[in-house]
Amino acid sequence: RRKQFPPGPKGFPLIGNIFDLSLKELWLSLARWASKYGDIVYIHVFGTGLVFLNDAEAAVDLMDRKGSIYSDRPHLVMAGELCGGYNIMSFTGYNNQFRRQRRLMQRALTPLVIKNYHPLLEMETIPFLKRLLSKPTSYVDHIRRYAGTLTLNVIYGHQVTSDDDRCLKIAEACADVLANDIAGGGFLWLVDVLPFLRHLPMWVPGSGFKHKAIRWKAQLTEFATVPYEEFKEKMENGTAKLCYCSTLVEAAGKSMTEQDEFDIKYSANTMYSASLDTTITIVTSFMLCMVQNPDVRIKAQAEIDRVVGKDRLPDFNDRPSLPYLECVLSEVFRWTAPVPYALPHRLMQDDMYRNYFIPRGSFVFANIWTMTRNEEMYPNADAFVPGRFEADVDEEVKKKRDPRNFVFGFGRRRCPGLYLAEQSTWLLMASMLAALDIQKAVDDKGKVIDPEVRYENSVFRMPAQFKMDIRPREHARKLMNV
Ligand code: HEM
Repeated sequence: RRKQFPPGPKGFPLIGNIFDLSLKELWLSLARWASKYGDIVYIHVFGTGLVFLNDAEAAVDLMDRKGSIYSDRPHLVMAGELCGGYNIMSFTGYNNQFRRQRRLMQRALTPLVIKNYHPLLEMETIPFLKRLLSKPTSYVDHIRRYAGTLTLNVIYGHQVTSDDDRCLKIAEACADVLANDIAGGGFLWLVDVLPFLRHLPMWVPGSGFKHKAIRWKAQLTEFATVPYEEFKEKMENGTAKLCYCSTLVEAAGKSMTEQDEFDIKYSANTMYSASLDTTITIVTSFMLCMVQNPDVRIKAQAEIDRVVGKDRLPDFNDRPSLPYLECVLSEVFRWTAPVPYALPHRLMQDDMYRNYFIPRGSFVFANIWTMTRNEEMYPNADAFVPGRFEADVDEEVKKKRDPRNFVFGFGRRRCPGLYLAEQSTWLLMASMLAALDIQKAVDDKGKVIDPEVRYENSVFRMPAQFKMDIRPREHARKLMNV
């Protein structure tokens, strides 16, 4: 009996659907395929299957319930093997190293442990707001700096005090290499398609990628080593602060092995790389939503002013008393869908699902974009409407439509940073609303400028630089000392 693949657009012989895969806003093509072919779509590129799971039920059935065979990552020769990316957990296959590091992260990033980091999160807020006001057009740089300083603090207990901070400079340079050089073309290099090229001698024309890989690998190693060594020194002389690394080193105690140390060092390093672009994406999207929906901003500000007052910025104790802000946060996660088709999971053995055959080695994607645009669950899904989460619905519906179920991925590869991301996003949103008016810019002639919305990144749904007006709210000037 012929095995039947899930439906999908027809490709060319041998090369398959390579021309159907644009690097720009691929999620829009995926949504069209979902409405034409249904919940599971299959295409192939050079014989490797790409499977898109368009509804949450299919994603849970496969990635969660059959997690033992759906949790590998694609083998990336350039990014993983040659550049040393395999030490970064997001690239690691489903092996013992992955399982060990994942356990560490889960232990140190529970909601309870993250409570300990609240003072660190709160400490970074005012400096961020001040930087934003000092040069609003560089808002992406300020968010990157905020995410970088926060992460160095939470992970290594490293406090950034100047723009010339060595750890920050190394980390920023490395994050740039990862995002723009190594992953610039969607992670795929010629050597990934023709793996024998990895054996090309260094002197042969065309081996330029190997020279680059050596350089980038050295940079990635420095990035993992410098902040960790600094942390260790502080640990030895008793000046280390409470942070991710200190929590784990103390838990390991005197019996810490070389392997334990390797795992702590590289899981810490992974967190830095994983948090940067996601934070930039969610915060810039929030700003865009505020510019485009002033009624939402005004309503959220009124709630904050009523509950928190005007003499201080909100803190985590205020969270239960700010229900509308909670709806805004949920809607920002849903509307943004920061990583619209998550990261690929590699299927480790042939599988059958809903009578379809899914071959071993396929790259399986949770199509988060279509899940967040499900019209039954979210009527008028393209619109930004926090009020949709205010409606009184029973607990089961409430749980089912919580976008946190989708936007952090599925199964054993689900984002381990979700509680940290969720809480730091809440705090930043609350503080920005309390202290700033973010609205449409006005040109020299007094004409209101509608922001031009473009998406250029292939992995993150990150709005490209757009125009807006950011200014302090009058009462917040003295809180920020501006
Ligand atoms: C708005 C913020 C964030 C969003 C939307 C987000 C979303 C995601 C998604 C969709 C994945 C892929 C899951 C999958 O393969 O099924 C992922 C992976 C990951 N995320 Fe996040 N993330 C965010 C912030 C963070 C932060 C702050 C950290 C670190 C502290 C983090 C650490 C990671 C790691 C380490 C992985 C790889 C997990 C693995 O391969 O097993 N993320 N994230």
